[in-house]
Amino acid sequence: MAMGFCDQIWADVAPLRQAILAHPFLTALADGTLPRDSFQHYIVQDSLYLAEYARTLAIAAARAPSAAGRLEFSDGAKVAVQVEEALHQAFFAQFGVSATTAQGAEPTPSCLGYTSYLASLAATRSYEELVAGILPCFWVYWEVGCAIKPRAVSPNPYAPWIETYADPGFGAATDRVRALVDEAAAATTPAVRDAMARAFRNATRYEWMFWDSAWRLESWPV
Ligand SMILES: Cc1ncc(C[n+]2csc(CCO)c2C)c(N)n1
Repeated sequence: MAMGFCDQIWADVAPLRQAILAHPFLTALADGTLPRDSFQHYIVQDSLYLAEYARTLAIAAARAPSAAGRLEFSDGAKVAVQVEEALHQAFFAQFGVSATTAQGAEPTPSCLGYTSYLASLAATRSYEELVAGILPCFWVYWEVGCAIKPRAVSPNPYAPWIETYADPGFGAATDRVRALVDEAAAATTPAVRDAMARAFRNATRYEWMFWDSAWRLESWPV
């Protein structure tokens, strides 16, 4: 049988996935040597990311043609807010991020680029492109969680993060979103499928940039 659409776009971004798995932010996170300031930068930015990502998921839920899609994306929006509330609040306490720092933080160029890109798909592109842009957030984190877990030192200060994304329940959610993207691809034209592949690739690039920006402690140049 021919390769499914998601298998194809996943294979197309293999070099980006290799770059992600080899990124020093993630190798250091696994061996427990990630500098504290890089992780603080990451969790503060990720809180900002999650809030915007949840909004994008809610738009996908509103636009989904099937009940399965509406349920999956509205549930995803809820989980994104809950992850933000729970995992991040716990990390803020553990890593000494004050409420004032978290509340006053502004998104970096990479964070704002990623969330604005997803919002642009939601506002001006097809449902098909939107869900293709949403998928790397799930799938890349699932791959990273599974790859890091067996390599992680124990004890590791970042263990709850690794456990969250290597959790089989999270793998099952990734499978369901992937099935929705395959369904959308099967029902559309080759031109829209090309646009979906581009949205998927761009979002995967932003996933790499997000970790790289935390590693470099990115800020606005002016
Ligand atoms: C930059 C960035 N990309 C992906 C995730 C992972 N993630 C965030 S929300 C969500 C779906 C609903 O829980 C998933 C898988 C993250 N935390 N930060």
